[in-house]
Amino acid sequence: MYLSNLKVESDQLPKKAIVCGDPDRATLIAESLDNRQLLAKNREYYTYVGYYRNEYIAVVSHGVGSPGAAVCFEQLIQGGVGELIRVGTAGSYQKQVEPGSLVVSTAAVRTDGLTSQIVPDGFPAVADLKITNNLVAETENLYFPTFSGITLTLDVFYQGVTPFPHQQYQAAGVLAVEMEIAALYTIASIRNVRAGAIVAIDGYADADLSVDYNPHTDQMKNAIDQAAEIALSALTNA
Ligand SMILES: O=P(O)(O)O[C@H]1O[C@H](CO)[C@@H](O)[C@H]1O
Ligand SMILES: O=c1cc[nH]c(=O)[nH]1
Repeated sequence: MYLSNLKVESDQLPKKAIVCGDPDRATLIAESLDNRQLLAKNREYYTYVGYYRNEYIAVVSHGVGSPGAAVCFEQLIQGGVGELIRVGTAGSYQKQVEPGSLVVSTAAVRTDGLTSQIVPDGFPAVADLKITNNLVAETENLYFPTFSGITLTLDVFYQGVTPFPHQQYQAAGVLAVEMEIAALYTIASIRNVRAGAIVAIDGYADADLSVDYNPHTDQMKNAIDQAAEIALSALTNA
């Protein structure tokens, strides 16, 4: 089957994939693969395959935002991928979840637009238990600040004139905010595949991001490298 959004033939795809927003991050993560091959580049979707600890896996970028990412997730699943882990970046909602730390997302608040058009209100966006347990187990072997809990998926990066109720979600204990996990978890649930996510914290989500957002620091590079290693191990230790 030809996957026209990815420009990849399904029989080239493995059963497991790391997904991430940034195509350059996909290229960097793919450097950990043996016999790596770039299958295709189309739009924001870069698809690499190769071997990690002798297991054939893919590393694929999905771009920014749920609608575009959903196209990528659906195509990977149509191509036979049954386990996906997102390695992303996110803004923190909690003081103790400091920039440079990692968050394993156990579930995502669906404050995006995409999922409300594919499932009814109230349908939960939850991570797969096995993948999440693997991710958490990998973080326990490290001396690295790591948290696990609920994240929130939003379509808005730069705030408009309508205020978003950040304080309510902070008070409810949500740990971090990003833009694709709810879509990943919802699609994985309705397509009966497994998904999990780990994100590196690049700042505080309720800050003025037009002033405070900079994910291109050494601290972030270190956190993303660590998240990628954790995700690769969790995906292939299953
Ligand atoms: O770093 P990635 O994986 O792209 O994730 C986060 O960064 C992007 C915003 O800059 C959004 O895609 C958000 O979810
Ligand atoms: O969506 C995102 C991603 C990184 N940092 C944020 O504050 N928000």
